[in-house]
Amino acid sequence: MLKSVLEHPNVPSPTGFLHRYVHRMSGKHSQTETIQQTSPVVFSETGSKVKSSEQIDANSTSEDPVKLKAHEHRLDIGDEKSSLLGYEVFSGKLVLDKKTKTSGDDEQTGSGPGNSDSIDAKLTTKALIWGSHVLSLEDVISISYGACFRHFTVHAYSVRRRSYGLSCFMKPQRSQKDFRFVASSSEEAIKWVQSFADQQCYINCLPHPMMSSKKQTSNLVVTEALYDLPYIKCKSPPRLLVILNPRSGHGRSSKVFHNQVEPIFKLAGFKMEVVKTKYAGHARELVSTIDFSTCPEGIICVGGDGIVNEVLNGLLIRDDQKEAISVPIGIIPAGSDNSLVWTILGVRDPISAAMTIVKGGLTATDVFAVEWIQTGAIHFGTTVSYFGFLSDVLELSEKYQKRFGPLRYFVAGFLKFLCLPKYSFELEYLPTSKELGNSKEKVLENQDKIVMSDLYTDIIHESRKEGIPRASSLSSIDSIMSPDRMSGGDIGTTGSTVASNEPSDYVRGLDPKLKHLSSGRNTLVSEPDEVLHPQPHLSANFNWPRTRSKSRTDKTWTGLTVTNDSRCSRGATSLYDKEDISSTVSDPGPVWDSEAKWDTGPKWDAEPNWEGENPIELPGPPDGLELGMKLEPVPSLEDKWFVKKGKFLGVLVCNHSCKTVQSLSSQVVAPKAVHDDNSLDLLLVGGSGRLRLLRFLICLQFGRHLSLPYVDYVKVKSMKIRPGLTTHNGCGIDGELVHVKGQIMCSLLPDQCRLIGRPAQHCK
Ligand SMILES: Nc1ncnc2c1ncn2[C@@H]1O[C@H](COP(=O)(O)OP(=O)(O)OP(=O)(O)O)[C@@H](O)[C@H]1O
Repeated sequence: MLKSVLEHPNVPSPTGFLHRYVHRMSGKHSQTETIQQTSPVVFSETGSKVKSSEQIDANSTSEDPVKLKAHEHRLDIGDEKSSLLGYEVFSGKLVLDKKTKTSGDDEQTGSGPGNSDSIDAKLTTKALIWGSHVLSLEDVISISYGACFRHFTVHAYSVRRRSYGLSCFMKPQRSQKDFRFVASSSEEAIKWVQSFADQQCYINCLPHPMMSSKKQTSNLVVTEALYDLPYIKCKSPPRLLVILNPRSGHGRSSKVFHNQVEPIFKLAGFKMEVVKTKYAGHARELVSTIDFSTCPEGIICVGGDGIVNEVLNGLLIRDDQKEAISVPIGIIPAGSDNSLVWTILGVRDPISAAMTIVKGGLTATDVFAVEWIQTGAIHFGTTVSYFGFLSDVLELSEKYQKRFGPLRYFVAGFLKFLCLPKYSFELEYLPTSKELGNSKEKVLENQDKIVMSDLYTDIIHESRKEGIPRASSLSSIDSIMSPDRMSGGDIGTTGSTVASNEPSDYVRGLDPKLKHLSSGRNTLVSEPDEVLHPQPHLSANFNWPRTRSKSRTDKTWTGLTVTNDSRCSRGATSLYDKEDISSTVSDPGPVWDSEAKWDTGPKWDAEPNWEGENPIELPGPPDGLELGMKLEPVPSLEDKWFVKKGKFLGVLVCNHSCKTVQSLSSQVVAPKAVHDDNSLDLLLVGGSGRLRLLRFLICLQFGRHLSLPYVDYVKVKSMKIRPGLTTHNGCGIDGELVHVKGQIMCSLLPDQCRLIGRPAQHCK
């Protein structure tokens, strides 16, 4: 159907204007060509035709064009299963010139490749096709064109074909390939070049040799004419700042950039200022003060996830936050691990990443803020924050940086595994409304049955252990389950649990009044190793906009200060602290068991309006909440903070699925996480002990870790965590080590970062 519409001669194609323009310019010959070839070109992908398609890729240019003509008909064969090669933009005769250099005299006299070598060629919206060759425009970096010449050169980076045996084991690699074409006249060449420009290819207009050579004369008229090429309009070269971490990738990043990436950027006309970092934190400092007018098209990070994290933090701590979040970040993976660009854009080698940047487009991604509740300090991240075993490995690995280089994580991991401590955490998390929606029925049906009975059992269990009288345990249950008590009376706070249902409301504070009216309660998840208490969550449930660069003392809101929040949490925690939780058995509670229907959420397919659409805001007290004012709690099942306390080998808060560059595609940490779904994916590895850890790590390699009974996985809007007194307080944020003091909170900031480039096909 679509095909027949496309084929209809009267239906203007999306490039109809272009068609008319180019064909008006191109004269009778190419008009005839175009009319003859109006059907969309198709390229068979199936069966024996796969082979033929591979035979006719652009790399086979060494074959005789005449012989290859025999294959031409295959391109036009319609097949329902074939993929379209786009709409035709321009067509004509071209000669593929295998001579690398042609003298200017050749050009003007028309010597060089003869007309007998010319073959039919066409440019579509997706590819350049000549004879039996197909060169995808995705692989084209730019076109070089010398003024007034008949020839132009297409610079491409095509995937190098390997023999079938090797291709299974080796990553596909791209290499530069230049195709020099000669058109029948210089006017025709200009039309070809303009057509490429219209397809967003960068045109590198070279001055006429007379301009640069000694042949230059005083003939100013000629000179002006040579400069003047009004009919080739192409995109202007972008101006970018490149921040390169020379330590990344064990010192190889400079070489990677200069040898592999810079030539591509230069071909694409990029105007770059390259800054090599001199110390850790340099990138952050630089970005926090840089004048954006010097790099209007963005900042390119060359290195690992660490340097990207520095740049992100440098941007987000600026006072001009609206402008700062609109600055796109490009990533050239040259570090030990580049999970962000691999997971989101699907590229893991520097050349593909450079091409993704050249091709342009933007991909919005969520950001998370890790906030130290006591101090107000904030560190932003885009990939993952983790606690427990992994953060210990990160910390230990720093000691071995010089001695073991890339192996240091393995060495540190092994050593840490041998002397594995126990990690205990207090966790509170607010699941997304979808998560709640999926589990709500189950919770409602089973709440009394499961939560109460489990609690009852737990507390009896604890009572027996601790010698607490049973009656007091029962009264604890009553107090927990009673909505009145849940207002916080038990622990003497004025807080109610107010949480919005959607992360955007929660984070952006779009409707604080509504939030005042709704108040929730903690959902108490029963765990055999946990004792659960009602928890007020002032800070996490209040919403007020604030600039994340300001400390809490800078805030202009009136009423309860955040110390209230901290106090409440600390109050609650001190309650926790009185009761030791020592069991290592973790059992996912009823809510955790419920299998959510994961939804990828909104997709980024339109250019975002970055102008203040999603200001960075963190949760805080509501407007008008005055000190001492008591809000009447309105229990709502929508606003559930879940509380967990106990031993965990690891707690990971993932913003995307976290592929590691070394892994196969199935080996992802958070398989259900999506970078722009307005939620964070919380992965809890419960319990302690080497056996359990080993089992988890092995299952992770095979993508089966979520099926382990002691692994919990839930999508959340926000999460608070406090390490136990004896637990090491390291925390990794995108591979950067920080230390937790007191309680910290991870919150989501939707779409606050934009990456340069669009996801590769296989990532969509
Ligand atoms: N010139 C420098 N000297 C030392 N450290 C630096 C320098 N520039 C940046 N850094 C720090 O190096 C750390 C690692 O950087 P990055 O992630 O880019 O590389 P990497 O090869 O992936 O590193 P790693 O193997 O440590 O994860 C970052 O924390 C960054 O702050």
